[in-house]
Amino acid sequence: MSTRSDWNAWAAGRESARITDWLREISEPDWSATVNHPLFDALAEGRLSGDDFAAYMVQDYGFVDPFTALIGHAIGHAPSMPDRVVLGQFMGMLTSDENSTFQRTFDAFDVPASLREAPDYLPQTRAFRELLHDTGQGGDYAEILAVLVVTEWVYLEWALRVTRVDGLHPLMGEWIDLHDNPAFQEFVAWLRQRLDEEAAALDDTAFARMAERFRDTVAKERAFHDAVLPR
Ligand SMILES: Cc1ncc(CN)c(N)n1
Repeated sequence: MSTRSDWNAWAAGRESARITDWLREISEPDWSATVNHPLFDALAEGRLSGDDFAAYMVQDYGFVDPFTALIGHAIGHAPSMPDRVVLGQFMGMLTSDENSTFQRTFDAFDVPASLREAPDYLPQTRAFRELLHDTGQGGDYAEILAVLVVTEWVYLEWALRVTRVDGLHPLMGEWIDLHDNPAFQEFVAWLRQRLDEEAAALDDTAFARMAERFRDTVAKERAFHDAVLPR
C-alpha cells in the first residue's frame, strides 16, 4: 500500500517535495516503461505503418470515450468554478481538435465502418475502459485527478521526449502536437498542482485510495501500450 506515512517519510528528506513526484516514483518501473515505450519512438520516427497507427488509434478511441465521460465527472466533482473552467476548456479541445484527429485518421487509413462502430477492443483496452468508468462512478475528486494526472502527464512526457523525423505523416505529427503543445503543458502543470493540493487535504484512507488509483492507472497505461505495439 502507498500510505500517507510512506509519503511523509519520503518527503521528510527533501526540500519542496511534491505528492505528484512521489506518486510517479512509487509507480516505477511502469512509469518509465510507458514514457519510454518503443511504440512512441516508432511513431515519431516514421517506423509505424499507416495500418498499425490506425489500429492503435482505434484502440485509443476506446480509451478516449470513457475518458471524456471522466472529465465530465471531474467537472461535476470539482469544488468550484475555477476548476470547472479549466476542465471544461480541456473537454472542449478533446471533443473538437482531438476528436477530429481520430476521425481524420480513420478516414485517411480506411478504417472500415464496422470497426469504427463496433471495435474489437483488446483485453487491456477493456481493462482501461473499466478503470475510467469505475473512477467516474465511484471515485472522489482526488481519485479522478489522480487518473487524469497519469494519463496526461505520461503523454506529455513521451511527446516531449521523442524526436520526429522530417516528412512524418501529418496525422502522426498532429498526434504528437496534441500532446506537447504549450497549452497542454500548462494543463498538465495545473492538474499536478491541483492533485498536490487536494491530496494534501485527504484523510488517511482516501489518501491511500488515491495513491493506489494512481499506481493502477500507470500499470494500465503500460499494459495498453504493450498490447497495441505491433509485433
Ligand atoms: C491510453 C492513453 N493514455 C493517455 C492518453 C492521453 N489523453 C491517450 N490518448 N491514451
